[in-house]
Amino acid sequence: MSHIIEIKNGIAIFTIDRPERMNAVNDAVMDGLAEFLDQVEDNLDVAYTVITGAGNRAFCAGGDLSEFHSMRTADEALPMLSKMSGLLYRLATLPMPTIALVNGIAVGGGCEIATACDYRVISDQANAGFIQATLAITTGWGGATLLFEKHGKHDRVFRFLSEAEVHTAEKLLEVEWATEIYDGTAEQGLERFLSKMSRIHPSVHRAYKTIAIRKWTADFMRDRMLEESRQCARLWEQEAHHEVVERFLSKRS
Ligand SMILES: CC[C@@H](C(=O)O)C(=O)SCCNC(=O)CCNC(=O)[C@H](O)C(C)(C)COP(=O)(O)OP(=O)(O)OC[C@H]1O[C@@H](n2cnc3c(N)ncnc32)[C@H](O)[C@@H]1OP(=O)(O)O
Repeated sequence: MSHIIEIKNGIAIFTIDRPERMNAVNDAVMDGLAEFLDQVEDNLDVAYTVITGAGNRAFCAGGDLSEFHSMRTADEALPMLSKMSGLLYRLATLPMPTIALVNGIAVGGGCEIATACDYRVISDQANAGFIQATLAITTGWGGATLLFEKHGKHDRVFRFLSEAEVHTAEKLLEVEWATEIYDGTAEQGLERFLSKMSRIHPSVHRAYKTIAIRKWTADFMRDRMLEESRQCARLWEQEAHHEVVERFLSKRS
């Protein structure tokens, strides 16, 4: 199984369930996310949406390099990249608050998924980084657009993307990418976070979310995310990218 969907007590949870692959996203996970979004988008009983990863090692290690490496050209990579950026736009613009419960390492596209959410509640053991540049590509799922849109300070966002480092939870809080750090289990972290949010009626959260979405619509965020996918696709077909991925895959057990 690639994912788990659970909708209970007003909380909809999508869990990427590939712990043996550090919860890397493959086509089945994307289809699962589409199914999840279909279920929650118009569901007025859902007060909060949560995205997380199975196990305690990884939130998500980005795209599944072994599955996606067969895509050699820009034309081959673009459908996958634009499919996921479309899904992340839908995730970002869900009408209720969305929470990335970052239970372990998040790299590459894993950070893009987390950035698409309104909040990032992260384990004190987690690390995260936009490492795409080390693979000689840029973010392909719209994550840079989301970062520039949500995380203001221009030079800080640039460094985050261009230096492509993996940061500790403390550092992620300091640069204001993480909303809150938890210790203990992910369930405890989520419960603590939601206990504050749930003092407010869900309709108020939805109303504030509408204001954010209105801005993103006016700013053509969907189009900019798609353009980001196209830009990544152009880099994808270069030999520099294929060489790094081949090096990673040749190390596998
Ligand atoms: C493609 C979309 C693009 C975007 O648009 O953003 C991206 O997402 S680019 C980024 C792609 N992701 C990566 O480059 C990360 C690759 N993974 C790692 O660097 C490391 O696995 C880790 C995340 C730092 C964790 O390291 P470690 O704790 O040492 O675990 P292992 O490396 O041993 O991983 C266990 C197991 O999982 C496999 N794995 C991990 N990540 C991926 C992945 N992204 N795709 C496919 N498989 C992955 C890894 O190969 C190991 O497998 P086995 O050796 O068979 O056990």
